[in-house]
Amino acid sequence: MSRPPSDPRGAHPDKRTLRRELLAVRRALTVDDVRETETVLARRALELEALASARTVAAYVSVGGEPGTGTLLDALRARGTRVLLPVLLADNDLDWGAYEGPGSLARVEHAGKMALLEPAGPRLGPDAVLEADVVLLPGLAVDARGKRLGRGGGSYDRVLARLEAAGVRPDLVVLLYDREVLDEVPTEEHDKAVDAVVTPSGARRFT
Ligand SMILES: Nc1nc2c(c(=O)[nH]1)N(C=O)[C@@H](CNc1ccc(C(=O)N[C@@H](CCC(=O)O)C(=O)O)cc1)CN2
Ligand SMILES: Nc1ncnc2c1ncn2[C@@H]1O[C@H](COP(=O)(O)OP(=O)(O)OP(=O)(O)O)[C@@H](O)[C@H]1O
Repeated sequence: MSRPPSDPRGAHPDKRTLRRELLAVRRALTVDDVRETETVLARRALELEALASARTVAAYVSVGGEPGTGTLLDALRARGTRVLLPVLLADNDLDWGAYEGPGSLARVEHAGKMALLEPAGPRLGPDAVLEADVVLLPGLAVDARGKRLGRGGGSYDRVLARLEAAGVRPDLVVLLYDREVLDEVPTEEHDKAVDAVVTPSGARRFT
């Protein structure tokens, strides 16, 4: 399958349609829905063996209708796990900073995107993610093969390519709502599979 070289980010037509539908459902969630999910999701994620033994976890701070990650971030930090958080760069690549508690986050507006909460401390560089034993990824859906649909920035595609190029294999875990685990999502050649999904009903590994 060919694709014009000028294909703008996230422009794959099937992906765009599905993203729009999934985002509309998330937008209809209330603050209480999100908060409720946050508690259950943390408990489910902490049941993962890979998270229990991880020294460093690359995560992200959920915003808006994303399944809440705040409780999980604080639980990991409380048990002494080093937590890295992404800083979005101008070219959509990700830099990283350490999570030092809720007070260490800054609200950052990136043009055309939802406001994000990013670590305000020192930047560790895009390669810092290579130190992670587990990477928790945001997404909009995952399918039975573990193929993930993201927001279309390609940031995590780049992270996964960087991990592969360096020959490191952290456990890749996407955090979603139950209804976002689908039979099949549209994919392109660069899309790589994740190892597991955690939803409020539990964790599931892909083979
Ligand atoms: N909480 C969180 N942090 C994250 C991500 C994420 O998905 N969630 N990212 C994941 O890569 C990176 C930031 N990338 C982002 C990419 C797009 C949008 C965004 O707001 N997209 C709009 C659509 C914009 C458009 O269509 O042009 C949207 O989703 O409504 C936000 C962040 C790193 N940090
Ligand atoms: N390794 C890479 N380096 C640079 N750009 C890439 C890489 N992989 C994918 N891209 C580009 O990123 C854009 C978005 O890709 P895609 O639609 O798969 O994003 P996504 O996986 O949904 O989003 P995200 O990774 O941010 O969660 C595409 O234009 C794609 O060509």
